[in-house]
Amino acid sequence: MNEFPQALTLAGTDSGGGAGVMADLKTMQMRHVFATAVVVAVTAQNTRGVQDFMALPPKLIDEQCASLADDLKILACKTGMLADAEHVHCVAENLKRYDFGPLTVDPVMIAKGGAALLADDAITTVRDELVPLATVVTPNLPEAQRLTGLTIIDADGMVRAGQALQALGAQNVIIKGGHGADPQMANDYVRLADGTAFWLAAPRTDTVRTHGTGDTLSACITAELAKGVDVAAAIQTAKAYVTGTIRDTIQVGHGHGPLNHWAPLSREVTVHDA
Ligand SMILES: Nc1ncnc2c1ncn2[C@@H]1O[C@H](COP(=O)(O)OP(=O)(O)OP(=O)(O)O)[C@@H](O)[C@H]1O
Ligand SMILES: Cc1ncc(CO)c(N)n1
Repeated sequence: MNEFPQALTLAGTDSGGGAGVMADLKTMQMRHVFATAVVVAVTAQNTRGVQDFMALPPKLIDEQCASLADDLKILACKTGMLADAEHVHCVAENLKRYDFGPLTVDPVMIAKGGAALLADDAITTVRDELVPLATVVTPNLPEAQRLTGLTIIDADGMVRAGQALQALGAQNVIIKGGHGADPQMANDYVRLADGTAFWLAAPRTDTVRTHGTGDTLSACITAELAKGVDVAAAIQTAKAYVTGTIRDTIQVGHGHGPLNHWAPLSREVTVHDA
């Protein structure tokens, strides 16, 4: 019988299929990991934006986690959209209660169209309760700014934010450069638990079809960690995967379209010493 490592996402759904739980499941499936999901919130969403959302009762989140812990062997997990402070706290408590393996925290705050997916007053809860549990934390530039209080305008700012996130308790950090100003490149800064650091550089694709890039990156890291791959290699594979899914565009919807989760790993990513 074939055995696949089991991985978990605790996040919000995207009815449009491009981000959140849906992007996570597709990514894990493509990386040959058995994907499971604890739904924290449900969004009415498409490529044009988020029309509405509702978070589930915390009791139902507790019950979903208990169901998994009772039966499956989850080897790695990630968090995505967590809606508000009550739900961040609920998820953090469940992650302390059960062993779901190494945790990748994607501190989702705002959707591509501008809709808030996390209440403003929950950012401190993410910082204080979730980041310290993280094997890997994966903020984009605005999220790194909100979590650290730093202003990030250049590569030096990304380095300082990486250090600050480790000081907050995350073991490993990737600061995503998707929101950076460089029109040619999308470069991410990686800082590992042992203090070493490197840059992952990839050509920037000129496209609006970037819905779910962050989810796809963090889900791929989680899938690789479930397979027992080390953190540095997991992050490199995830960058190669997300770069390919952005490059090989597919046409779905009228706005910020979804990625091509069928795409092969890109060979265009390069690693540079920090
Ligand atoms: N246009 C692009 N071309 C190539 N790579 C990109 C592009 N936009 C983002 N990336 C890469 O995609 C990954 C996700 O970064 P990004 O900063 O977009 O995350 P995010 O804002 O959390 O995404 P989302 O909110 O849509 O899930 C990073 O590796 C980043 O460098
Ligand atoms: C449910 C959900 N999670 C995360 C994101 C960010 O990509 C989104 N747009 N929707």
